[in-house]
Amino acid sequence: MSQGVVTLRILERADKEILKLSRTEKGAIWEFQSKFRQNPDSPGLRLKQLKGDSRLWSARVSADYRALLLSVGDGDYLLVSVKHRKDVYDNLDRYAYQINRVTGGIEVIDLAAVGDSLVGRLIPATEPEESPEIEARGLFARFSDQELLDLGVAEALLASIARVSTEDDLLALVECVPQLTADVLLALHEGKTLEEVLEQVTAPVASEEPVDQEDYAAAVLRPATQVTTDDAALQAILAESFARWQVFLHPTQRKLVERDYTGPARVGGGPGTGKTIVALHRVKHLALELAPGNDRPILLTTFNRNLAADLRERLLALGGPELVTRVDIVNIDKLASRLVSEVGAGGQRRIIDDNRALEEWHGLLLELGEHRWDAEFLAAEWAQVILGQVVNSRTDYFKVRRAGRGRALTREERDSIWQLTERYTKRLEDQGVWTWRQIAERAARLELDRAGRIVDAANAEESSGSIPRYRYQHVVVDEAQDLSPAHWKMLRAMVAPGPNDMFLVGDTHQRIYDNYVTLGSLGINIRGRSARLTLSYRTTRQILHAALSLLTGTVYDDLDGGEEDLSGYRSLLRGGEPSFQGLGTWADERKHLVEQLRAWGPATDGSVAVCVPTRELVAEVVDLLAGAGIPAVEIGPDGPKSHDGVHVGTMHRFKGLEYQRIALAGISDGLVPRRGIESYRDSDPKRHQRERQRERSLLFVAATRARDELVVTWHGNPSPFLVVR
Ligand SMILES: Nc1ncnc2c1ncn2[C@@H]1O[C@H](COP(=O)(O)OP(=O)(O)OP(=O)(O)O)[C@@H](O)[C@H]1O
Repeated sequence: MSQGVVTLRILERADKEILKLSRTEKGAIWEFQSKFRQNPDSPGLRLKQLKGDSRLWSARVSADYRALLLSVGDGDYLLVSVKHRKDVYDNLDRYAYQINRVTGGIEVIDLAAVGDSLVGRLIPATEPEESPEIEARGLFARFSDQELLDLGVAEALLASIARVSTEDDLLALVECVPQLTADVLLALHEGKTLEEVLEQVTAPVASEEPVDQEDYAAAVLRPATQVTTDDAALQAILAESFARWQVFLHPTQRKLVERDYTGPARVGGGPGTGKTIVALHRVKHLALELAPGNDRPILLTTFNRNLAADLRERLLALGGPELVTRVDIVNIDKLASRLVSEVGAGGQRRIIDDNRALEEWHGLLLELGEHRWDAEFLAAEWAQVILGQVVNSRTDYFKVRRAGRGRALTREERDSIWQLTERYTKRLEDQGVWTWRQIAERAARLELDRAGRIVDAANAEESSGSIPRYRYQHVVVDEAQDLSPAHWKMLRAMVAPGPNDMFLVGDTHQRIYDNYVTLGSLGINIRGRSARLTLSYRTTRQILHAALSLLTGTVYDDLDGGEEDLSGYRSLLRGGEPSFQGLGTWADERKHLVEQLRAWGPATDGSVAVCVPTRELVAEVVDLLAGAGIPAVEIGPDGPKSHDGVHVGTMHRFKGLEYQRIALAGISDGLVPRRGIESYRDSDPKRHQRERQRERSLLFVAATRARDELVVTWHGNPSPFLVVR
């Protein structure tokens, strides 16, 4: 074999084994792989084909360890396992490898591990069949082999699956089988029908082209074969400096990342399904196609400031400084304010937050003795309709669609609101202040003007040198559900419509800023380019089910005038049931909280958080914990002020974060949803419903931040969103 042309990739299952080895052993694997790439035939490596098998080879890693390799082509190997030498040779039949006929991905199964996992209850396929009686009692007896195979179950496991008779058997089995087999079996066990499993679990990972089960060279390149792709990834694995998401994408994730889209594309999906991960990989994928340069032709944006900082860190981890230098990473409001200051608009105006803006509305109405409208209504109307949709004139305001805004307004009412907003903006101007919404609106207008100039110039056939370019070649948006129409107008005008122009990820079930949009009407046509992720990588099945029950009976949109649900949303992780407990008073609940945190042990690594509904409660909990000797850190607009200690914040602050353990406290009637919204029940039922939905989404976001443990408490009556258990 010629030197230097050998490829060695690591199959995801081997990586899991390698992670468990000691540092010395990992070091030995590092040495091994670099020698192997140089010359696999070097005598020290003792590369040999395993007896009776054409594709499996073994090679020496160290005195005690052997690598098990699958040859997928000339000079192309997959590392499928690293084993103690005695385990490699004692029973060659223990390894079954195959190209999955549905996904076209390579699967390697250690049948002995499958047997061991069930403490002798399961036996490898090679051993004699047990009596048909036992089989008939199996959890999956009602499905034929063919049905299971059509769902993508690995053929080598059929005999073992037939013997699974209890849930414990199943849970042990799924630990050591290929991911798709685990996913299918768990879904069937949960009671999904064959059709549902086919649609929700199998179809998204099925190969788009016919699968040749003998063609390993083609199989290794399919998304369903989860492997490291390059040396850097391999090196990172061995140095333990990587996170799994950087290397192994789920086949559905990878398809979405690498697809060529003819226009804007959107990826939805429940919490923790890897939407952010997909957005990051998409940025990397797009960057690889860029012509060399020092500019930043890709925009990566999101709603919150702290999440933009987080995206930067993760993109750095994924692609290093070379990647980050080609990408403009900025939260949407900052981006807008940058455009506005570029042209000196706004002068020295200070930015005020929504609370202060509301106070100003109260002040204005008081001064004018105006009672027809309440301040909250006007604040929202101005922010969402007038600024949100970039309404420039009274005439336009008469015409504008007020989608999702509650009761209809007459022409006369609109006239009066328009006049009030004019006075209001004057009031802010006199004080030298403005809001983020105003900045977004101004930025959208500036950017639309600029895009208009490009079109005009092109029509006049001016030389390309004088035509201002679009700012970006690609725009990637995370947390898309929270952007306002003005934001979308700005973004649309920043990138030329065309292939791969915009890639949006978000989940409308997590919308917490009351911005409703129909992307199609904003020039962002995602029809036919919308997909959904459904497998959660974050939460356990138990937490996921509890969180889903919070959404019972509600309907959500798909950002484009249609509806979206979370069907098929699931997890392969398992843990304890979340706990729900009502206490008599807030004092009792506080005591309970301290006890719970003590029981969880010292949280010096920022893995524990407390989430409460109001800012006042945040301050109280921080004091409470300090008094109890538990270090506590508040989560501010830029994220937790320090890493150590228990993080404490309102539900809004938890967007995009995740913790190992979370206590949701104060989830009482009157607090979640806030009592204040009750006044709209009769006066403006649509508004009431929208506010309720937003509060429900907040609770949903908070509950889905927990990876392993979730504790929910309240005092008095529980929140009506908590289905009584
Ligand atoms: N392919 C993967 N391999 C390993 N871990 C993954 C993978 N994809 C996602 N994860 C992990 O799952 C968790 C959730 O991912 P991510 O934050 O991208 O989800 P999300 O859909 O954006 O969630 P949310 O909507 O709740 O913000 C993260 O810890 C991430 O590292």
